[in-house]
Amino acid sequence: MKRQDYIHWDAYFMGVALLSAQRSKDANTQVGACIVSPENKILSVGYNGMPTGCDDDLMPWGREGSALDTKYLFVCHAELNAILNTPAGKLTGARVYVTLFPCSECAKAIIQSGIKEVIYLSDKYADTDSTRASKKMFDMTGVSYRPYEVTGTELTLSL
Ligand SMILES: O=c1[nH]c(=O)n([C@H]2C[C@H](O)[C@@H](COP(=O)(O)O)O2)cc1CO
Ligand SMILES: [Zn+2]
Repeated sequence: MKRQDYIHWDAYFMGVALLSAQRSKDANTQVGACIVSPENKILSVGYNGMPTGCDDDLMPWGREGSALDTKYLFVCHAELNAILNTPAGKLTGARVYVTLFPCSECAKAIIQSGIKEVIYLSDKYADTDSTRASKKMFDMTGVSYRPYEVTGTELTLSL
């Protein structure tokens, strides 16, 4: 008989997104994304980080102060990184697992890339205009989104 306690697709891909998030240098919010084809093949992963070549140790990671002294103008979001890590035109019909609901800039990139479904873990910025704008655009363009159904599965990685 086959093994019964294997993890299901959603747990597998959200697990990959969570593992990717562990690469983030952001002390406040670590975000991971995993893009998957309709055939359940992983196409790309990403996490929030400074653009390639921008030294993590020289860039600001704060949240407050003048704009140029915070991370916000600089950080490349997890979803955008995952999309940019893929050859153009290859994401049609794909879905993306994200540990945080996409902001409006990432929502635009998701729509333009052809991704059709978003599965998210946290929606902690649900009451921001950015998240509202994302949902408005997803609703208009037929990109579906659903919360990850937490199963209580615990995975331990010893590395
Ligand atoms: O969709 C997203 N994807 C993503 O990678 N991020 C990143 C940018 C920042 O590094 C961090 C958010 O920072 P904070 O929660 O401290 O405001 O998460 C943030 C969002 C949504 O805000
Ligand atoms: Zn974003």
